[in-house]
Amino acid sequence: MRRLLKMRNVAIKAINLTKRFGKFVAVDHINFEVYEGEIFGFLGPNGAGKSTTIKMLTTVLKPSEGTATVSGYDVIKQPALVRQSIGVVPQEYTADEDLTGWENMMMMAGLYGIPKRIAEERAKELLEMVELTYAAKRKVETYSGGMRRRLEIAMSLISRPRILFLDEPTLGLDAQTRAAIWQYIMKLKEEYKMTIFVTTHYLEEADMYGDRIAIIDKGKILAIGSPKELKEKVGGDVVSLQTSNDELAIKIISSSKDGILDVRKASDGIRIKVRNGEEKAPEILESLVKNGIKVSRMSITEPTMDEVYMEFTGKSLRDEEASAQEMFAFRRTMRRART
Ligand SMILES: Nc1ncnc2c1ncn2[C@@H]1O[C@H](COP(=O)(O)OP(=O)(O)OP(=O)(O)O)[C@@H](O)[C@H]1O
Repeated sequence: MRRLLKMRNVAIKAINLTKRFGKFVAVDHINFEVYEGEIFGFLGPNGAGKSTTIKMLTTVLKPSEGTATVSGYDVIKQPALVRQSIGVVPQEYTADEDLTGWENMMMMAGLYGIPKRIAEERAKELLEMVELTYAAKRKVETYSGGMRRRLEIAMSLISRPRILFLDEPTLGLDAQTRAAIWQYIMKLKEEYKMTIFVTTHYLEEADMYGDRIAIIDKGKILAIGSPKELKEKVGGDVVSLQTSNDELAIKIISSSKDGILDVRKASDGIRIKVRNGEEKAPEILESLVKNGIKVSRMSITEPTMDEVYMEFTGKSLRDEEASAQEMFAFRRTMRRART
């Protein structure tokens, strides 16, 4: 019997998609496909080119080179058709603060020319979905950051799009609200079979919720795959050490090639990739102690998303770093919202 190969329909396809601002290349000839019904996570630090990519895919910015198709429509040649088939939640707040949640929903429906009766039905259902029915009659200026995001997700769905773009939907929100936002996103995928393109710089969010992830840095895609595939590519365990003399320790460890895949100086010590951590760690410790080096901390970990990120970008997207950037981006978002 012939086995049927499950063909996956492509919802978004980027073909050498490029954006230059003057001489600066913000997005550099990227290629990828997003399949129908999946959550595709676009993971990278601030300034990597994530927003610029979303803006090109949603026809806000025109590519300098290359193109993309969304729902089968070309973003350059058929921008109106692209716009009709998508919902967008940009990084900047879009809801009108002086209007109530309900009025914002109606305003959005008006932009799409949706008849009043249908708009009201949908608005009611969507506000219920994001658990904002109780606040529908309140002005948005009284909403918390999480409530605003939920409202904007509901607003982006009023036209019943098949594809939803979310640019850092959890930026600046506390952990609990971030988890709640992801529950809605998962619901859209599971109950409405929507395709979701979402950018984030939170490794753990990409890991937990992304069906597939693209790692982007300095405008280039460095890796694409499911979190599991990316972790398998990295392979091996990681032994992390803090010692009294990192430079000498690196020399000693590097000279013993057996079972050691890589040795690097990390921001907080030494990072050694080995085939089998539990076997190799005691040997490493012994060779260092023999050479008079004190080891103050040692840990063995299986590859995490952070390791994956480190492997492909050569640097760590650490929490402190991310939160400093996040505050910066959040303040910028607030500033944009006020203007
Ligand atoms: N209109 C513009 N003019 C000039 N440079 C720009 C413009 N928009 C973005 N850039 C630059 O392009 C690069 C990518 O920016 P982009 O906003 O796409 O990054 P990002 O990954 O989305 O990060 P963030 O989350 O901070 O927005 C940055 O270096 C940014 O300064």
